[in-house]
Amino acid sequence: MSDAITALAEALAGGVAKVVDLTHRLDPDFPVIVLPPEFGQCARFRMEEVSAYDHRGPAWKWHNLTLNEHTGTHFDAPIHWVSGKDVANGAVDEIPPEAFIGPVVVIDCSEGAGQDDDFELTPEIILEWEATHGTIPDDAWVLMRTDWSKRRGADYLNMREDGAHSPGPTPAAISLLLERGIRGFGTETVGTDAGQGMHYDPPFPAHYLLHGAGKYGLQCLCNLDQLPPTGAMLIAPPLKIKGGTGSPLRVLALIPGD
Ligand SMILES: O=C(O)C(=O)c1ccccc1S
Ligand SMILES: [Mn+2]
Repeated sequence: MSDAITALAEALAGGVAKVVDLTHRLDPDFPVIVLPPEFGQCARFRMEEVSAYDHRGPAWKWHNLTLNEHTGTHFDAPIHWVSGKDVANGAVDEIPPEAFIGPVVVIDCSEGAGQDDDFELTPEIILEWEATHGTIPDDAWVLMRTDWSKRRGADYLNMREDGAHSPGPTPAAISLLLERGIRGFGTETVGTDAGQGMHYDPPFPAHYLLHGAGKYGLQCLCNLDQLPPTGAMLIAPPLKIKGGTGSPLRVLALIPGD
């Protein structure tokens, strides 16, 4: 092995580097995005037992699964959004594998999101973060920590009569992140956009601007409070679905050990 790969293996074995799981369990009870009733809806996760060491399969147990590409903790590919429909390598099976391992920074918005369900990540917050932690590195993932993953049941989607109310970025915030050359943007909420994202210009700015620029999204993340603001690596390879717009995946972070 190369020195770097050997060093990584030794760091993991020796606890100098730790692995943090940023993924929710795929569970029939885990919420999925709810769109206005006139639109197609996202399937919840379902498991159907095929056999369990019985007459249907004497020595094996397995299940058939039902889910949407955007069920649970999942990856958004550029072709998911109309703005990214013609992006080169825009489907999950076409994205270069190098994109699935890379640096990650975390912008902690948990205090604001804890006081305002419609909290917005703005350019001012991003610039304030950079004043402390340095300029966002080129080709990094940027994760918006809100601690929304700690919410349970109806509080997670937080639906009211006018739709969902959950935090997210303004169009200007996404534009600034794109100026920094980010690889993608991730959130703890059910979407990379705010619950009221349809009211921005453009509507759903995270989806519209990120995917239009050939960038990626991650949604329904958890444990972002275990990550440092800078200095971690993200491992986020989606399933290799032919022509896929996204996929549920296991998202892991490598962080400095104690
Ligand atoms: O990418 C998603 O899962 C997501 O958030 C979404 C999906 C479809 C329509 C609107 C949105 S906002
Ligand atoms: Mn999605």
